Amino acid sequence: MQTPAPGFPSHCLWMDGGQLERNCQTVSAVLERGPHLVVSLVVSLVVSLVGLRGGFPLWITLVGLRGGFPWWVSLVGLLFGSPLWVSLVGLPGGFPLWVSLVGLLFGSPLWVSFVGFHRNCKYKFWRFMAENEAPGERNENIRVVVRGRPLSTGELEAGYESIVHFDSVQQTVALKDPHSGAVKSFTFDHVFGPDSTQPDIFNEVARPIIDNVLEGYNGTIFAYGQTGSGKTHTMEGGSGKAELRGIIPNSFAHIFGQIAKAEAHQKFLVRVSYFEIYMEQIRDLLSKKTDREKVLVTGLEVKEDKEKGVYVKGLTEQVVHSADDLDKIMALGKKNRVTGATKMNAHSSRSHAIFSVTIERSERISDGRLHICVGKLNLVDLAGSERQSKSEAVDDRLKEAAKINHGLSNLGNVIAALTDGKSTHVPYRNSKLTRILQDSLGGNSKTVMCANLGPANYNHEETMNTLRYATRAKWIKNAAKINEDPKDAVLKRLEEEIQALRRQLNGSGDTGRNSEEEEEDAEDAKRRIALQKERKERRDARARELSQMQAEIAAQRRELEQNERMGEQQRAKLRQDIADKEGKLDVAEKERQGLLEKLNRLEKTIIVGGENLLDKAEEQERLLEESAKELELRRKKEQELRKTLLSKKTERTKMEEKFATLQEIAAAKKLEESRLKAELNSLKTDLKGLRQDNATRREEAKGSKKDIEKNIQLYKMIIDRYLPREMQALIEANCSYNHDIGEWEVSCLAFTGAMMQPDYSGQNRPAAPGGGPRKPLSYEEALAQAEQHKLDRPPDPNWEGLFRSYADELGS
Ligand SMILES: Nc1ncnc2c1ncn2[C@@H]1O[C@H](COP(=O)(O)OP(=O)(O)OP(=O)(O)O)[C@@H](O)[C@H]1O
Repeated sequence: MQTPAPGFPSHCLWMDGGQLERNCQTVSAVLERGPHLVVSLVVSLVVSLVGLRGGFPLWITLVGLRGGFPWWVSLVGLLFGSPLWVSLVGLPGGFPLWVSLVGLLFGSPLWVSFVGFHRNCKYKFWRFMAENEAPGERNENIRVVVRGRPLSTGELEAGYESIVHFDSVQQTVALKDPHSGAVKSFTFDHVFGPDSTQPDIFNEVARPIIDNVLEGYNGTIFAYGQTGSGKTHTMEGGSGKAELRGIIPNSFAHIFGQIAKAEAHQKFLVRVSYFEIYMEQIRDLLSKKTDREKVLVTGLEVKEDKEKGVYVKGLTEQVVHSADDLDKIMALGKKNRVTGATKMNAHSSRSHAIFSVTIERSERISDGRLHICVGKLNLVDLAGSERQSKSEAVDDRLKEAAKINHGLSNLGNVIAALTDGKSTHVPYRNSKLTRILQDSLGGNSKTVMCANLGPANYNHEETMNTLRYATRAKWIKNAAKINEDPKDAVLKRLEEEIQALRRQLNGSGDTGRNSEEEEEDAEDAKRRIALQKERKERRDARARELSQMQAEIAAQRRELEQNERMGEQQRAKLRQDIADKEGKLDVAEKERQGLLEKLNRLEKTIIVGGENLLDKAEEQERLLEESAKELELRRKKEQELRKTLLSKKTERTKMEEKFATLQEIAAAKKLEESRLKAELNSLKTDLKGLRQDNATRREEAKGSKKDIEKNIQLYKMIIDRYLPREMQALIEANCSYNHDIGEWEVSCLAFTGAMMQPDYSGQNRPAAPGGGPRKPLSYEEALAQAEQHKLDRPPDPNWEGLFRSYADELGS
């Protein structure tokens, strides 16, 4: 069993030593940052101890479950309550064989408890590690941006319409179905409409990746899309005008622009390779053999290495010193690339092209060690998917198209396997393209996918496919980490070689430039000190030999000049001897020159931070810087706009919520209103009826009032004519209104009815019309008057008799 590293808890014993050492920093950080992990370990321990004491299979089952056993196994273990089961379960569950066997032998839950505990720790630990990124390693989704090109002249002439709407503020693409008119919307990390410029794309898509590559991360930018959708335009761009250059040449300018801004103690080595995958074959586009033999080196193999990752064996790598070097190399490779005309694109790329730039950066850190970071940038221009019906490809073009579509469908399968969450196998090995992009998709790389779209209505299906593909790719997670101090760093080897050359030259008389560095290098490693010592001894011996040779030549010359007695034969021998020695010195000098040249060459290979190596690309880098500043301003504006939009949206949502409540209130009010309206209508009808009723009643009342007035007139007339005034006053004075019965009553009987005495004298009678003497009316006269006034007949035909008797009574 391994001893844990200092400062590590004993539960980390299950890790093997190498792994433990490698994860040393990570584990401390995890323990520091993950108190809940520690809590979970303690809980596991407690559970295990309880299991240990009670020896209950139930506990073990529970621990087993937490440890990640299949549930059915736990259930069976529970049913039988037997440690035997649990031991057997341990085997497929991932226990070491010996633990299970010992557990089986002793039949003891003790073992199983411990195993459960360990397994649980391990499971939890790795899950925690997966969920929490370790220092220097970043788990992040690949970025997906979309770029739409404008409708081409041909498409405009043919009358095609754009069915894609790009919103660069909301980062959405809306695609309209030309048949149904239905619109489907997609959101991406960034959306570039047809008006977007090449520097915009570079600054948004490539600049951050290149900055990461300079820090030591791997980065990939790949363009995907239907044939003719603008992939090559995006990656390479047009030659000539600076503002038309694509991501690849702009990257060159930016890389050397950043190196020019770096500190002088940082050193860089930039190497490039360029190859294509054509008909499932890898072709080296920078192969020197191209010029000589006019054939490309093809059929290169893809290999995988722990340190290097996936790489192409035997690929030409060229060291570059400036942005212009890179430009020239790209132009050379581009010439070798396979293109062909199809109906969809006059210069269709018939292969997937990968331009790789490896940047090694070294600097001396505080402890004097040389720290090296290596970042690799892959710039990928994929061939476009195409349909034979549209591209009308035949013969070779058709065969190429089949291979292209096959490679792309494999890429689709890899994306699907990486994102569906169920796949246990990712089919990287099914094609060269997916194999090469293995690190870029789901591996150690920061990746951006640029999905290119053609906006015309006749491409609806392909555009929809690209958008779906791109949407899926958004879910791919990569774990990029800085590649530090790789064993095979070329920069380190070169630095060592340069130091050796300098020492060699110093030893042979060259004073060298940097003895301090030499000393630092000597401290670099013990191995090198020994090597240095050995070399120094050889160097000193050689130097002694050369100076001795020079001294001998000088002495021999002197002897030749001064010794006149020397014979001719002896002189010739001495001359020959001098010439031999001079020849040897010449060889030594040539050797020194050779070493100097080699040193110069090697020194040139390494670029020192702060050197301006942009040459012609300087203008390009300036353009990019300006455009980056503009972009920053625009970004701020867009951000503000997004904020405004967001607050408006929130306001709208609130309004809508309010509105929903208001709507409910309004619906209730409406109901109430219609109820009230109905009530009002019925009231109105009632009122109308009442009004009519009233009018009728008023009319009736008017009529009865008239009748009453007529009656009053009659009775007044009768009273005035036939009741003496004094009698009237007397009767009035004795009358009172009986409220109980609602009638008038005469309080004195003497004045009622028959007690009344007529006025025979006629003085008290009402004056006769025409002022004659007042006479009592005859019955006939009374009848006539009644008839004239339309009154009821006098009640008694003997009215006169009655009247007379009444009068008599009054008179007696
Ligand atoms: N954003 C753009 N603005 C203007 N023109 C563009 C744009 N994108 C593409 N084009 C033009 O469209 C045509 C096709 O573009 P390109 O060759 O880049 O397509 P591709 O996707 O690489 O096609 P293939 O897969 O067949 O190689 C070219 O003439 C190119 O100049």
